[in-house]
Amino acid sequence: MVRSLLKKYGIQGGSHDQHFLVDNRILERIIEESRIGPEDVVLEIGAGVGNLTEKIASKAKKTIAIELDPNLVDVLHDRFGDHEEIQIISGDVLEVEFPPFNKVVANLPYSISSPVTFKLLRYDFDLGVLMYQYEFARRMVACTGSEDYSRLSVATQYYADAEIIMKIPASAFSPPPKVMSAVVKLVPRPFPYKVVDESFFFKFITAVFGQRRKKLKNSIMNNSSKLGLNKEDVKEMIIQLPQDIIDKRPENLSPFELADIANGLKDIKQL
Ligand SMILES: C[S@@+](CC[C@H](N)C(=O)[O-])C[C@H]1O[C@@H](n2cnc3c(N)ncnc32)[C@H](O)[C@@H]1O
Repeated sequence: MVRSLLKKYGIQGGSHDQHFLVDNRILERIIEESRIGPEDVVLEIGAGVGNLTEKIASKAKKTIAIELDPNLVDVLHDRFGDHEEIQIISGDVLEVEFPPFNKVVANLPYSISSPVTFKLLRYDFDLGVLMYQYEFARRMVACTGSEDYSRLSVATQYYADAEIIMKIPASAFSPPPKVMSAVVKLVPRPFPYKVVDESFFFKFITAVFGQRRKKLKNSIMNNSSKLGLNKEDVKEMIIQLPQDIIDKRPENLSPFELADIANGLKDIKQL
């Protein structure tokens, strides 16, 4: 099936993160987990030869398939050019404006996992079923205090509930990648805690997780200029923050506690 499509169009993959999902059972499970119904408008990123696209389109009201590689865009037009319910967008996912959609289902290009995920999370949608490199997926869903807990965990969980629903071996792809993969289910929801200044919060998370083994108060001091704080004032500011929190390492602080400190710093900054 998928292998014969690759053969028919002479597609070998390898460049542009091209690892095509050839295991039909996994394609079917992704579709099942996406619970696509006749009202759904589904965005697919990196449609490749359309192996997932055709399964999505058989259930959805509309499918929007984005693909960067012009050879693969030609394949998609050849296969689906006369399907009105499939919109093919030729271009870089990081550059194109997404038309409205309510679900996103994709085997993502792994090298742009982070920017593409955070671009997506700024759109309004109900459900994402997305394939990532396994290690990246583990960091997205990691809990406070775990080895994988990172800036990515806090940022992902700021926007959505995230869960690994499948672990996929390299043998499911052609050509096989060098890494294991995982499918993550993302359910966007309102922010679960108050953040006074989103852009300052993300700057703060990036700075303190850059020094995840240092006590928070020390990484705030070390990063004062990056955070736009006057170094001279930082010592004084630190005294006003909850000591039980700033004495811990960032890796042991929940997103809520980190937001609390970012809000505190922002308040002090504005005094
Ligand atoms: C992992 S493959 C998935 C292909 C296919 N959907 C599948 O499941 O077999 C990733 C796809 O993303 C495409 N791609 C890579 N970078 C891209 C980008 N910046 N924008 C859009 N598509 C991209 C690649 O050409 C490739 O078709």
